[in-house]
Amino acid sequence: MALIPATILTGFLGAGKTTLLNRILQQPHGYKIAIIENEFGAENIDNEILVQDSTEQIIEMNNGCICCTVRGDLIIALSSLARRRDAGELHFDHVIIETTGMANPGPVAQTFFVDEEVAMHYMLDAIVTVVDAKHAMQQLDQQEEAQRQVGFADKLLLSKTDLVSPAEVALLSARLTRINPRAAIIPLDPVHTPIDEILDIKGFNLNAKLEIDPDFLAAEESHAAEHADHAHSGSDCDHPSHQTEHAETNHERRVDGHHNHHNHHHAHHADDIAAFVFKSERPFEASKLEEFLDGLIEVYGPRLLRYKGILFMDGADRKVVFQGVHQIMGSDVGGKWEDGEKPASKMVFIGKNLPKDIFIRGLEQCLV
Ligand SMILES: Nc1nc2c(ncn2[C@@H]2O[C@H](COP(=O)(O)OP(=O)(O)OP(=O)(O)O)[C@@H](O)[C@H]2O)c(=O)[nH]1
Repeated sequence: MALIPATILTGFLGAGKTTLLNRILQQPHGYKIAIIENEFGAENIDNEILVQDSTEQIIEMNNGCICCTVRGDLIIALSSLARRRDAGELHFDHVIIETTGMANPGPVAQTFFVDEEVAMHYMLDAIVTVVDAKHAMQQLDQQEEAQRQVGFADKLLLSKTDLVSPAEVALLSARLTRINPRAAIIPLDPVHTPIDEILDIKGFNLNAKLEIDPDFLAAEESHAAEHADHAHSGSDCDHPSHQTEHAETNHERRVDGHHNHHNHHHAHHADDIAAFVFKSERPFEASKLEEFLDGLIEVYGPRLLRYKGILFMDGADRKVVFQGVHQIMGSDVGGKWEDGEKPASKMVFIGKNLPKDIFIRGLEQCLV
């Protein structure tokens, strides 16, 4: 039987998740959606709002936050929904899990890959994050969870744009893109919510699609050019497990000291969670790359939120696609390089305080 697509809907406290779900439930979009709510407190107002449409099924989880204490409950909720669907008691073709405002989406996402019964019935479609255009700047400054929710996202939906100026939206969007250049940013229309922006995004598919914000790419490239003259050799060994946190911090500091990065970052809000891209037109040597990536994920997995790459491998006429969440990585052989398409690798890494130089130098050493 086909796997049921599941969407994780996240967003900081008060971002507008319930408002959005409520609108989705009232729209005649033809999807039958089961909603899993994760709210604190016995009195659940959200639930009362949501039970307006009898075609949707709602399961509520009251025993705390999904991210740390009740992943087990999420497994139970998902498994029970699937069993009741198989038995013909429930009819739905999509699940949306609304997390609490403080939830870390990572463990929620990992549930779909780690738990066998969940993986047998569901495929994680995407993580969609609602961002409050009025309050996000402050939340991102003060709360790592807010940054994390942005970093994990496949799509960012801006709420409350009616309360701010276009210039504020532009400033926020630029910051969101620096944290996560993979996720498209869509302002929410207060009346009509395009369901296609939320369901069937295929964010976790091993497909040969890796869209990265063009402004982000341009900024990365000019940055790289700016510093090309100042390149210096690193340690002899670039295997990540041979690098220490200490060495890495010193290295970053050295770069900052030389080029006055520090001020540059501050002008931009120095978010701990950020992204970078690796690109090359030279092919990778498979065994070297595999060993390096395994090492990277072993060492930096806990700090890596999302990563994805489309790879040009030496001697292969097909693309290799990989993607992952924390330590869980999947890869597959994709389609052939199209006629007229120049084979090239492109990867994006989103994580917390990642040592970009170690990643880039290490990847460069895996090239043929
Ligand atoms: N002006 C404006 N207000 C909004 C918009 N979206 C949501 N709100 C308001 O923001 C408040 C919080 O919205 P909710 O939908 O409850 O937010 P939530 O993310 O579910 O909140 P928690 O579950 O507490 O994390 C409510 O008063 C909404 O009416 C919007 O686009 N514009």
